[in-house]
Amino acid sequence: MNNVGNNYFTDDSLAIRDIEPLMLANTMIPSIEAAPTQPRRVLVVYNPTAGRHKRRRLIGVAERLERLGCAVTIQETAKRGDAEDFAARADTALFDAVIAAGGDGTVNEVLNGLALAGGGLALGVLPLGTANVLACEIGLDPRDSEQVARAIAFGPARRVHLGTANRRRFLLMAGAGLDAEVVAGLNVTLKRHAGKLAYVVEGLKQAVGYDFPILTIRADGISYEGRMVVACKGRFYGGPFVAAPDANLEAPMLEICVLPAAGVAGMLRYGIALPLGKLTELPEVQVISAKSIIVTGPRGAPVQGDGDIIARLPAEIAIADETVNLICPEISAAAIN
Ligand SMILES: Nc1ncnc2c1ncn2[C@@H]1O[C@H](COP(=O)(O)OP(=O)(O)OP(=O)(O)O)[C@@H](O)[C@H]1O
Repeated sequence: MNNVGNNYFTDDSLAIRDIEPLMLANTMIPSIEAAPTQPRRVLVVYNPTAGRHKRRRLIGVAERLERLGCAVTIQETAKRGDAEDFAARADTALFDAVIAAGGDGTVNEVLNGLALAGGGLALGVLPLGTANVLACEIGLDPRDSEQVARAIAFGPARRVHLGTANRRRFLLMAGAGLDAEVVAGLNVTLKRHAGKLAYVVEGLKQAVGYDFPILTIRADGISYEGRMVVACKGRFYGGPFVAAPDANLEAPMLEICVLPAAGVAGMLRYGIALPLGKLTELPEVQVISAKSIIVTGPRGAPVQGDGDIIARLPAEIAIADETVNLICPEISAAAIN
């Protein structure tokens, strides 16, 4: 399958390198909130379309992992859905963790695969994407390959609660309204060339032609109305911007931001408040804590989750039954609380 001129990569079947054969899976699963005593055995699921020119960074981290004593296998995706499939089929007797090497969309696929498989393996991230919101959330610097490798090899795994949007799971956030329309309309080629700027271009384009339909959000028997809604599991949004200061990956709770303004002026107002960390301080913005909401609006309108379209309206966005053990760098104990 892969042809990158190095020996980490597998063929379609999982050909495993350097695995300690007699080690039982559950003896190696890191205990929650504790670092493992042995370097992890990791399946790295690599999305070659994430970010720009990131293969060198992947190899750099893989080499460091080997130096730290990790058994490393890399599986490269060929299409959307592969990452989920690889994670779902990862052998718990051979690996301790599945590492999503890509952006937040790749993380989303991997966690859906792990949840499908019923747990047992920890989730790690090797951030190679465009926005890398999860990396911001847990205090991982995508450019610091040494920190990334150390976290994957020895970082503590923390039990985080997932969200669902019409049964599809997400880790960071799910939203409807303009942001989901922007994700749905994003020009993938432009994103590959221009990175985050592609979101700005698409956002302006959409805001001009969009009719900002009213969305109704029902939470705990109360109805709210807005033009955009984002249900946050994590604090960050769109990169290093804090949208929901009270959100916590480890809490079984969603922080729901309801944005009522319509039109380009309203979106510019929110677009300026977000990087200043002031979005939830705007007087018209409502923030609700809830375990579950129902969002209604134009039937079939997109719902984004972790930066990809994962559902359509009407949607139930809720805390999932499952949790996942998320590998974090040491500093994230403070960062994600
Ligand atoms: N081999 C592949 N070919 C095409 N698409 C893929 C492939 N592997 C994964 N994908 C899809 O690529 C999409 C984008 O990936 P991802 O979100 O990881 O990168 P990104 O968009 O650059 O990063 P971020 O979400 O952090 O901005 C995901 O929806 C994923 O399903």
